Amino acid sequence: MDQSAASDRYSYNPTLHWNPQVEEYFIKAYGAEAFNRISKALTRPSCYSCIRVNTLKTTTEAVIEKILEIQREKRLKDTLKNLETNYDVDISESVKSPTSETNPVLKCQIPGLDYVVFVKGSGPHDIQYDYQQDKPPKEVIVSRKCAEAVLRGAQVYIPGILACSAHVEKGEKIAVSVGIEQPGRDGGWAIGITRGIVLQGQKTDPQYLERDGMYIGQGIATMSRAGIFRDLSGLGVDMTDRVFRLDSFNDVMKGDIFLQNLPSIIAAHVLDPQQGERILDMCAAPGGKTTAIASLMKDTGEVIAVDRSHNKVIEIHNLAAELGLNNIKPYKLDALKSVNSNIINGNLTQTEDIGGLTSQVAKAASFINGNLSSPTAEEKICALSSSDKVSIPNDEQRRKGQYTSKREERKETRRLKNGPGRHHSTGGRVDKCEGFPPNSFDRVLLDAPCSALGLRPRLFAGEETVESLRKHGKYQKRMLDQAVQLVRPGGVLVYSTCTINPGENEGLVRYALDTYKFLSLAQQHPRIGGPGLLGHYESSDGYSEEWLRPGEEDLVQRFDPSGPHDTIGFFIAKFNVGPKDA
Ligand SMILES: C[S@@+](CC[C@H](N)C(=O)[O-])C[C@H]1O[C@@H](n2cnc3c(N)ncnc32)[C@H](O)[C@@H]1O
Repeated sequence: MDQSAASDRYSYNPTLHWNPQVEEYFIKAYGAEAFNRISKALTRPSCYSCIRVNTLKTTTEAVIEKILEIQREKRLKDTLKNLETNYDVDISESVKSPTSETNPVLKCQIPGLDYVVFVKGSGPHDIQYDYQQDKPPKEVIVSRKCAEAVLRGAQVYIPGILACSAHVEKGEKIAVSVGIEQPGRDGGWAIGITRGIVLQGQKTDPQYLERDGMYIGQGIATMSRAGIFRDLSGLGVDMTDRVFRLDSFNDVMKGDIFLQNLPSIIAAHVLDPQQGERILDMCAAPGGKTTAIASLMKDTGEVIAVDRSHNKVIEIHNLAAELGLNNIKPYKLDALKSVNSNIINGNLTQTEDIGGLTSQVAKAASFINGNLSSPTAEEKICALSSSDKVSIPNDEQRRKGQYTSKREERKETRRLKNGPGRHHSTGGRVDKCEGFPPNSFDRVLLDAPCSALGLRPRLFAGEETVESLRKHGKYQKRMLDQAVQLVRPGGVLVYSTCTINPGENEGLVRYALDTYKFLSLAQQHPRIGGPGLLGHYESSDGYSEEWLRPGEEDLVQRFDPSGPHDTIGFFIAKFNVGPKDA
């Protein structure tokens, strides 16, 4: 291979694979040129990190100062690392505040969003992969999910490594490429790489040709090839050169910041929650938008955050605790069953039976432990896991307030051992609820589960078919039917998705406006997204979809991943809810 062929191969220039009918549908919606641009943009991460500052705990200025300090420390660390091999490095340079090599830190200029901070990244960078004539670099192939995380700034961990060159030793420089699903014989998609296979750097390697232009950087092997395939977890490659350089803020400034996509922050603003209101977030986990809404309300009122997944409800709980928000009430609930006309005042909640105890037993235990005075609406019934014994305090203990149950003791031991972090479960208690009365919320956010075809970076999109896209739309319509009933007349409903699929965006708006005459599209603030899609789509199988009508396009926000704001693909529609009997 000559040098120019080598630089084509050892580069990052991916093409996203789509299901052919899905591709045809999107080309009809966007035009071929725009769709190609979107498709290309999806393969890259947004070139900045977006940080929402928790102004209940700190200030934007303090966070910016902390980020600059972290960057200075990192530069010093990198310099010291370099010093081990090169004695000419000037350390004083590395401790100065921002230089051209430091990613710039900027306060968001959008009115009202001065608590959002951008840390710019850079890329795509060309990387020198140590290719010598007929001597390819040693390398690993990683899974697609691993590669997508690495492009966002993560390291290569062992479970993500699929294949590796022979004779790789700890400390060696190693190129990293990605293995993507390819068309299988059965008409589906398959990876076709057996874990642990030895790479030769030759055409006989798995996906050799398919991995042209699929190199995402290089790093230092943290263990030998044998170790990589023997161990089950841990760091595999410490990335030193990346195609995209983005600062990672994992596990720093916990509670003071939250990493969140800009359109998600905007969705919370568009809802325009007011202090003291009662808000429903219908598909809330892991709680990014819930906590953004709760913060905008200055921790007043009530944000009811529901999700159908038990574990994800725990995540909302933990995130709210981490950010110090007390106005969030997370519940486990299927949003498709969220309207309950039998409940008149509030909604009786139950805690999910985790360990096999019936809720009655748990309820009794709660009464005994003095947790529950009377079972009023929205009162939580504490469940106990099967390993918990119901210890009954004696009168003396209770009077002196000395009694601590075995369960509380264990919880305290766990807390001391693990710390209060978001991912440390608070004991697995999840409140279930039986739905809400119609018209019981001032505002509802329906951030619907969707095909997620706007998320970046994305290296494969072939799994979605036209049928699966249509199914998403149907599911979302059923959720919207519930949401519409729960907002009071005069209230607001915001619908959002993180997909570029018009059928889940403009198609849903059309459905909402045609089905519920009391809904009308409302102006959105702030507005940085582009207009929605007008018109309709008809496929050869007789399926048709209607999108927006003239005059409606500027009342929705469509975030184009190839647009100037370099965001994920996202969509927001805001509806005013008029008198329902009209
Ligand atoms: C797009 S994510 C929500 C992201 C969230 N709003 C945030 O900003 O952090 C969609 C969520 O919908 C939840 N979900 C899916 N079907 C549901 C249902 N029938 N009822 C309630 N939640 C559901 C999923 O568990 C998932 O957490």
